[in-house]
Amino acid sequence: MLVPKISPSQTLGPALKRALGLLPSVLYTDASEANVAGEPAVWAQVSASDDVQALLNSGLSVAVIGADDDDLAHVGGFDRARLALRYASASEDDSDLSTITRAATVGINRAGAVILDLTAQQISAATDSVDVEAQGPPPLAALVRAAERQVIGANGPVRVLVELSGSSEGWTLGLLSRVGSAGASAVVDAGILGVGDDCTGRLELGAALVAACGLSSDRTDGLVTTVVVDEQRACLGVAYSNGASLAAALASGDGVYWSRKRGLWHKGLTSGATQTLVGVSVDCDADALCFRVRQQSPGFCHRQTNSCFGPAAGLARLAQTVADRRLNAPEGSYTRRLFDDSALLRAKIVEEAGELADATDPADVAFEAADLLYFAMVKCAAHGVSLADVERSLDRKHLKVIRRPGDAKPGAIPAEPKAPTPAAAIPEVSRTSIQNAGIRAALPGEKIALRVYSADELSESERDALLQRPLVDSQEIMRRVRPIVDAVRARGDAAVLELTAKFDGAQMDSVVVRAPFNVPELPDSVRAAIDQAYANVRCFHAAQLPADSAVETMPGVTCRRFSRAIERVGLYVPGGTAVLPSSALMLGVPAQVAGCREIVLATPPRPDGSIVPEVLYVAHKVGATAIVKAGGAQAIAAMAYGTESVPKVDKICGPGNQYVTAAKMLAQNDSDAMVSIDMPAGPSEILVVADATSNPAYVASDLLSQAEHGPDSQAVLLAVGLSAAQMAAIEAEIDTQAARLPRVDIVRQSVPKGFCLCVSSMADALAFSNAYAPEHLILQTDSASDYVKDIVNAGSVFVGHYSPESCGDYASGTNHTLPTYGYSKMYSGVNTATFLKHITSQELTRDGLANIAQTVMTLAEVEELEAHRNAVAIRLKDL
Ligand SMILES: NC(=O)c1ccc[n+]([C@@H]2O[C@H](COP(=O)([O-])OP(=O)(O)OC[C@H]3O[C@@H](n4cnc5c(N)ncnc54)[C@H](O)[C@@H]3O)[C@@H](O)[C@H]2O)c1
Ligand SMILES: N[C@H](CO)Cc1c[nH]c[nH+]1
Repeated sequence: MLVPKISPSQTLGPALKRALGLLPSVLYTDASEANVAGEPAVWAQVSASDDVQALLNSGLSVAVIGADDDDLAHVGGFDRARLALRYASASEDDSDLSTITRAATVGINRAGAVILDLTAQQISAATDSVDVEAQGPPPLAALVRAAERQVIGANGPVRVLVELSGSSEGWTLGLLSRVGSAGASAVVDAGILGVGDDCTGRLELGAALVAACGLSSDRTDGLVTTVVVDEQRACLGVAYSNGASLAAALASGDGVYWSRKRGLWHKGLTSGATQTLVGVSVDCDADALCFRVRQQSPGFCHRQTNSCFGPAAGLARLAQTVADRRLNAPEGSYTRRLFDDSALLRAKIVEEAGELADATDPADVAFEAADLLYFAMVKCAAHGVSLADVERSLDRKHLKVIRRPGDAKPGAIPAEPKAPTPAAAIPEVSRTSIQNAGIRAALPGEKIALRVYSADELSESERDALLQRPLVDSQEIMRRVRPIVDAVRARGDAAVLELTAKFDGAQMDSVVVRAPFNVPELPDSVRAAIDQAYANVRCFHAAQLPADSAVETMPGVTCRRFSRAIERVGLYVPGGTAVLPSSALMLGVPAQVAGCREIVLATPPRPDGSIVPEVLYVAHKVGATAIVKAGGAQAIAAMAYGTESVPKVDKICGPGNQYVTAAKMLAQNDSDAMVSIDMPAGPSEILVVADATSNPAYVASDLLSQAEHGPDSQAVLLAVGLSAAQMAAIEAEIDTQAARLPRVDIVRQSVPKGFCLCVSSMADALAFSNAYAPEHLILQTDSASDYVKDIVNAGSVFVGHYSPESCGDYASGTNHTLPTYGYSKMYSGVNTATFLKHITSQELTRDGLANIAQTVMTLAEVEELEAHRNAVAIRLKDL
């Protein structure tokens, strides 16, 4: 295929612009200049300062990045099929693409396409040197195959494009056809292309397209079969093209073909059934064209019908009929009534949507959906919106990478949970063996389900496998984090500013904001909710302040223990995928209650360099002294070592992603940093114990509340003696509730990684839970409180049907920063003591020293530590 390249400095004539818009894709050299408003698919070169995710979200189809551009190589948050890796000018002798091989080894090799920058000499030499006797593809094709192999296709085969190094002025039809026959596409500067009579000194677009696609015909007259389709891609008929007719079609923007009888055939010029060309493409083996057209009536077929293949069907027919009724419906017809009475149309849309929402039987769902589509199409036609307009909108939504929350309006979701599906309709519960379990994300439309195992059927090693959390490639993470930490240590604020620009897209002049903070207005409801949560969390954490203790261990020997706040603490408040003011509260309140003198809060800034207002408000309430506007490893390093503006702290607390956790571990192990950390707190986890008394909807809701945190969240269900019907009711609730979540894409990934283990008794459930040591343990059973005494390992426990996990996340009073990964076996969650250290003291009277002297001196002799013994003996003489 031919991909025209458009740069900002270029002025293209209107005819050429329109013709280029008919090709499947165009490439802009500057993303900010790219016109992503409609078709064709737009590719654009992006730079490190571009927000790739935002560009893709706004309609860019593919972002082109330098393959060795480390700044962009790890960008994420979207399907990597939307990236094209550009390999800068391969050297003359780089025929094995060692540039690509090298890049592939550093792990940036997932993409949808690669662009190879080759010289004209490389292209012609490669193909000219074909040895006709030799086996295998010619060298250029081999180069293309090598590129395909080295880059792992994200969601399908890798597309290879070839661009001419330096200037594309050197493109000739010969070079284009060499690239085309090697199976690659050619990127050609739009400035060297032309259409119609205006082609002097340029490559005529039709001829360039034929060459670049290697378009050929197996017919003796050399004509190329041309499939003609409408905007919905329904086939209207077949015609033929050659170079001349293709050039005329591209120049005029109309359906122009080559008639075997009449020669150049401008469709509809005599009948009025003209066609506006909306797209031109070439089939997979380059022997047919497809013209997508907007067809004027009476249609394409010589029998005065729209299509040579009979009438349209389904949605296309409905759209045609409704559009026709808009013009011709007789007075008194129902569709006419709907056009004339917008209140009636509105009522019918709402009514049909309700009926569709309530339908459960597949036939009823299809029936109700069809009704709703009819009224929706009437609404569209009434506002001059065509089916093609709706489809364009769908296609644009398909390009979105940032999903809208999609919450229903208040009242739209019934308050009461739905009754479980009747037992009769419930399928048998599947019991997959662990060895056969292929864990993958649920695809859209697929059921979102936990894997289900029966404890009776598991061997000991299979049960142990279920206790393991997913593997993290910690070496790879450390490899990325170490240079970040080193940069901050070496270059302080300057490095933090650079890294913040790189990872959080915020260009700032300073890193730190000091108290008092300028807290913006918050909605009353938000302020009140934060105030209430603060009060509860504070109340619970204040109650944890330890009392000092004093014990006289023997007469005259008094030992004391008292606590002191850690003076300078750093609190990491995550902010990558979600804004977490609740984490600011959970870290800030205990630090405040403990009495820490300096509370430094670090959180990633927003792209404009500001801090989320809710986090600012919490920082103000907990008495934070400074806010570090940075996230990730750079924020941790800044607090661990200090910079020109970031105060060095003594302890760093708070959850975060793998980079944050790795940086905390590095800092803790470096004696230069002299800093401690709270615990390793990774991806969120939940383990729900449910029995026959549990409400399936509640069980599902708790599981999903943690599954929505991230793709690696762990949701585990222990089903105690549940029947197949009860299990299926929970499974149905998980699926339906998940489908309604704005973060359904995350849940599709995390839920299948979780599992349900069917056990026969509560004792078995608790034994498994203690071995698993979950972050959150939820006991959803009538007698939940009876079992609390049996819990040995868990971060936080939620007791009974009315204790949802999210209350602990936000407001009940307990802390939500908890150990994950099984670390609840040996770590506590964050609490007031996290911010305290305990100091002991002793005071001996003369009698006390006399009483203990012999014991101490004997033990010192045993250890042969004479100075120890002497420190007592020297005093004993004076008593
Ligand atoms: N266990 C708990 O108590 C608890 C509580 C709340 C949140 N969490 C977890 O915390 C995590 C928060 O993670 P998050 O990503 O949303 O926010 P985050 O603030 O932890 O991480 C964002 C930062 O990561 C850095 N980063 C991103 N990509 C990088 C790359 N390629 N190389 C180096 N650094 C990079 C950036 O500096 C960015 O500022 C989630 O997993 C959530 O489940 C756990
Ligand atoms: N559940 C998380 C702890 O694993 C904390 C959190 C923050 N916001 C919502 N939840």
